[in-house]
Order: sequence, then structure tokens, then C-alpha cells
Amino acid sequence: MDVPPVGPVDATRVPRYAGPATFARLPRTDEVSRVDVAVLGMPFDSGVSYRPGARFGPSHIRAASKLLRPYNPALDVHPFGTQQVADAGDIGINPFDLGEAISTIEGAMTETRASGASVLTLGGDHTIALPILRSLAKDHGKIAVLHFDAHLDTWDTYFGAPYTHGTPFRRASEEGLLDLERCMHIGIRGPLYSKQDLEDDSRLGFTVMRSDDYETDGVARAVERLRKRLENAPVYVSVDIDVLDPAHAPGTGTPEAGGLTSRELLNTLRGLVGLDVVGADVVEVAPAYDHAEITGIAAAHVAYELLSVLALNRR
Ligand SMILES: N=C(N)NCCCC(=O)O
Ligand SMILES: [Zn+2]
Ligand SMILES: [Zn+2]
Repeated sequence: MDVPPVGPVDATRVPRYAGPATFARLPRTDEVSRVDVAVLGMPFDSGVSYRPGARFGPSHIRAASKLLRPYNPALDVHPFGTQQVADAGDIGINPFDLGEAISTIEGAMTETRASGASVLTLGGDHTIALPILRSLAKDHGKIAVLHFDAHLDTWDTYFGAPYTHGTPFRRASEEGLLDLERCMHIGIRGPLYSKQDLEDDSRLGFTVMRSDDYETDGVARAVERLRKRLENAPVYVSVDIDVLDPAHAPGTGTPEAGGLTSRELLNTLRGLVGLDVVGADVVEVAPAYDHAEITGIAAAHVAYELLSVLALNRR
């Protein structure tokens, strides 16, 4: 790297509560000559089945990211120091036309990646994972999805509608975008529509590490299982913030009791170092139901750990 990357604004010189409004106070993509990782906001929630509001997720996560510091001791890495991370802003997505929204998202994803940048997406509801996977599969072939969520999101339709936040991974599987031997959910819990949901899910390519499995097996076993499942494949990491217990993430649209702690989630993400992570998202942050930025802070830290993994993988 000839020119050193531009890092965050120095908090010892410009107070954190002063601008800029970018993720972690990083530069915008148009302020730097090279971008290794773009943080891209997708304010969109027309796919939700219950509480709306994830369209305000990107700005909430950015606001909650102001306190992040440059060095991550847990992974011994400077996530903004060894790669150029920059904020690509939000894309304008049609809230009234789902078909157009999905094609806008795929187009923006492909365009942002065109110069070789990896993309970390701030959602938005979980519908956005489908067009993101369509874009990634064009370059990487079949993708291994590591999906952190209380929900399977492999359901078929709601009100007959095929594109919703509860159905992206079923569509992705049907479209041949997924490596059916290498996808995994982490954090699944709560009531389903029927037992058949789990049978369909397995046929669509997923194995399940349940939220309850953390009680008996813990983080180390989770990391062992996911590494075995996802090695030697292009990995997409999708983090629905409702994978966390509502105590750790109240600000979300379809909360389920009995979830992961933020410590369990962050530690599990640290176990991804060395896997071929080709993209990631943090979705379903709905600030209207948040308190004291609890959910925003959790999401910002999830993004920070993902950026740390990308930084280490680049070495
Ligand atoms: N992807 C999220 N967060 N939720 C899906 C819930 C679908 C349902 O209402 O059953
Ligand atoms: Zn969910
Ligand atoms: Zn989800």
C-alpha cells in the first residue's frame, strides 16, 4: 500500500458528537482515491411482515458508531488502518415498488463492487439479502451463507407474495445462488408455522445452530461448527440483529425471546477470520423501538467485528 489509508476523524481533536455522519466517522467514498471496503446503506423496509421502521436503520447504526475506536484488541487489528474503509452513503430505493427496489439494490451492489471493493451493507429489512446474493453469485458462483437470525427466512410466501423479509434465502436457494452443502443459520429459536418449515429449510441447503445450543455448547463449539461447514467456499455473512435477545436488541421488527447475548455474537464473528468472506450485512435495525441506542450500538459493533475480519483476511 503506497499511500496510507485515511482513517476516522481523530476524536481527541474533533469531538465525537460533531460530524461527520459517516459510519465510524470514516471518509466518504468520494473523498478517497481507493476503497477496499465500502459501507453501503440500504434504507428499505417494504418487505416487513410486522413492525415497520428498518428503513431508518442505516442512519441509526451510523449515529451509534461514533464511539468506535481504531484498534480492536480482541483480534489485534486496526480495521481502518490496514485497508481503506469508506462510507458509500445510502442508495435511493423505491418504497412502493418491490420489484424495482430489488433490481435497484442488485445494481447498486454490482456498481459498488465494480472497482474491487468489498461491501458491508447496513439495512434495511432482510429482503435486501436476495438482490445482494444475486450480485455476488454472478462473480463468485454458488455462495455459502452464514445467517445469524432468530428466523429461518426460508419461508415461501406471505399473502402470496414471494419477496419479503421472511423469504430471501428460499428464493436464493431456488435460484441456484447458494452452495447447498455449505449454508448455516445461527441463533434460530421461537415458534414456527409448522414442523415442515425445518424440513424445507434443510432441503434448501441450511444446517442449524440454535440459540439454545449456545447454552450447552458455547461460542467455541459454534465457531468450530461454522468453520467446518463454510471452509473452502465464498462466504456471505448476513446478520439479522434479532439474532440477539430483545434485551440486547429491542429495536427490531420481529423480536423473539431467548436469543444470543451481544458478547456471544461478537465472539462468534471473531471466529470467521480466515474464511473467504465476500460480503456481509447487518439488517433489521428499527430505531423507533430502540432505547438508549442499545440496538444501534450492538449493530455498530457487529459491523466493526466484520470489518476487523476483512482487515485480517487481507493480510
Ligand atoms: N427476517 C425477519 N427479521 N423476520 C422474518 C419474520 C417473518 C414472519 O413474520 O414470520
Ligand atoms: Zn429475524
Ligand atoms: Zn431475518
